[in-house]
Amino acid sequence: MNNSWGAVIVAAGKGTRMGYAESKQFLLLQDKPIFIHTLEVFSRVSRIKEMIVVTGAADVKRCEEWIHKFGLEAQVRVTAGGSERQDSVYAGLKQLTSDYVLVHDGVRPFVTPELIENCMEAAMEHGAAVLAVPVKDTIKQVNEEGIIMSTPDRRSLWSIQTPQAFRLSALLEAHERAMQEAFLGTDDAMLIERLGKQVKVVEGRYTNIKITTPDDLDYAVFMQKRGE
Ligand SMILES: Nc1ccn([C@@H]2O[C@H](COP(=O)(O)OP(=O)(O)OP(=O)(O)O)[C@@H](O)[C@H]2O)c(=O)n1
Ligand SMILES: C[C@](O)(CO)[C@H](O)COP(=O)(O)O
Repeated sequence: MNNSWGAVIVAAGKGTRMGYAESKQFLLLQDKPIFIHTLEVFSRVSRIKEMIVVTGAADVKRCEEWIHKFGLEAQVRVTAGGSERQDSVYAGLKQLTSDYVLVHDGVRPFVTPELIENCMEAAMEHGAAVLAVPVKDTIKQVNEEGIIMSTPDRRSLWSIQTPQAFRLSALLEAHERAMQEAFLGTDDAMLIERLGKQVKVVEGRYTNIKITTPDDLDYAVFMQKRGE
């Protein structure tokens, strides 16, 4: 069995929760758009041979220009995504020829080569793997009236991050099944789980945040200054 690796970096979201006119993946952290910081981390993992950035159809050209400006054009191709994250991931998967794939949010720039490698190793051992961190808060299930229904045991709760790593053929099949059955997941592992397959959890870092709201951006600026 061959072990070649590709990566899909999704960056086609609208950033509604950020509330800016500009999509958050294009916001500058120091001198670079957030998605370029992310690509630079992935470009340091030598086993990844092909990378696809998925962006909005109207943003393909400027995305390519940024990639060129930062000298990543030999490693990275750009394609257009869809209206849901899942559609964007699928659009990226179809461009790959590798045996394995890492799927990562373009707006998680504080991932590290070491975390990516850990996820890759676990996927090669278990078939599928995701980065995650144990939840720090007590989590409650709350009904529509705002009343607590239950308190799950925190020891079994993990906050799931990206990258998420899979055999490319398995993830393509899972996406196609989800599409046929009109199932929309919030991550890729869900699509594999619903086919009864196992996904290994690999401990990530709390700093591997997804930049989602303006306070995340403040934290990102702080982390950049700290040299993360
Ligand atoms: N149709 C979509 C939606 C999301 N994403 C990407 O998926 C990642 C995680 O999504 P999220 O943080 O939800 O991004 P947005 O969809 O941009 O944010 P929001 O939900 O606030 O609009 C981001 O890198 C985003 O660009 C994507 O490629 N295609
Ligand atoms: C894939 C993900 O980043 C894992 O935490 C997350 O599920 C994406 O969700 P969102 O609704 O696109 O923020």
